[in-house]
Amino acid sequence: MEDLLQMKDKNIVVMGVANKRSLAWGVAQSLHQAGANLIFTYRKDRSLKKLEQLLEEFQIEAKEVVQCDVNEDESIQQAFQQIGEANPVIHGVVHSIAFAHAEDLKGDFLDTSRSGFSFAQDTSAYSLVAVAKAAKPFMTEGGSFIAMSYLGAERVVEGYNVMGVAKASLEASVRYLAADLGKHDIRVNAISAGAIRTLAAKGVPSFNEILRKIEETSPLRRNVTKEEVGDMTLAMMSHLSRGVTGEIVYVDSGYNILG
Ligand SMILES: NC(=O)c1ccc[n+]([C@@H]2O[C@H](COP(=O)([O-])OP(=O)(O)OC[C@H]3O[C@@H](n4cnc5c(N)ncnc54)[C@H](O)[C@@H]3O)[C@@H](O)[C@H]2O)c1
Repeated sequence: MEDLLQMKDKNIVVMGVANKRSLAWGVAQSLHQAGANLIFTYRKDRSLKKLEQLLEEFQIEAKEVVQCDVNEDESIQQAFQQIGEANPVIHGVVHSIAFAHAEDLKGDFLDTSRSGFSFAQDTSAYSLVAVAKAAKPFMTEGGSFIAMSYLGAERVVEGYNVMGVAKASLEASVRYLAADLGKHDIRVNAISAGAIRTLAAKGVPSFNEILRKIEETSPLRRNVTKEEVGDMTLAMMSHLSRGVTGEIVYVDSGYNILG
């Protein structure tokens, strides 16, 4: 059969696997099935241990595993320098990273602190810009960036607060980066994923209520899985989506279309 995806032996950097529930792990599995070479970045040693266990359990060989803390420019620089030296061409980067302080997700958005606001922006939105800048020199054959967003970017979702504003900023950054990088044949898109129980989701106080509402009211009447997010990320990374950039693609059982 003709290779529609054209992902075989492409070097893809996957950022944000913390454990087997991580959306980034769903993405890694889809990319692996399509024959891509996987390069992982992790933040903490705890994540590295989990990642190594997962790679062994699923019999996936990583091409590279590199530490990267997106709050530090130096760490991002070092990580991509190391990745680029070992792999002269990077074809894609999956940014599956977000963080806000728990106290900024409780109570009213009105009470968000200046430091909490900027920390959420820095970690969850600016990091995409910094990563794109660091990866670009190695994306000499064109490529694709995918970030992970959520409906709270455009609607008020209870308990999402400061993270909703960071996701709005992330989605706008996707568009501005797409405009800058298109001339280098580099595409930038985001997946707006439905609610999925992960470590990061634990910080959202109303998460169970959100899951229940999607199951009851979304067009597909169910929640989505990390595998579904992984498969759409693969599609958006692949040759199939070569004409698409600056887009936010919903993988949410259609929940976003409801009035
Ligand atoms: N789970 C959901 O319901 C859902 C829905 C829509 C979008 N998302 C988004 O998906 C992405 C992945 O989250 P997840 O739900 O898989 O949770 P997760 O906790 O498994 O992943 C979050 C990752 O961010 C990483 N991270 C945080 N701060 C970092 C830093 N300073 N440097 C490097 N890495 C850092 C963590 O190490 C972790 O690997 C996030 O952008 C999240 O907002 C999640």
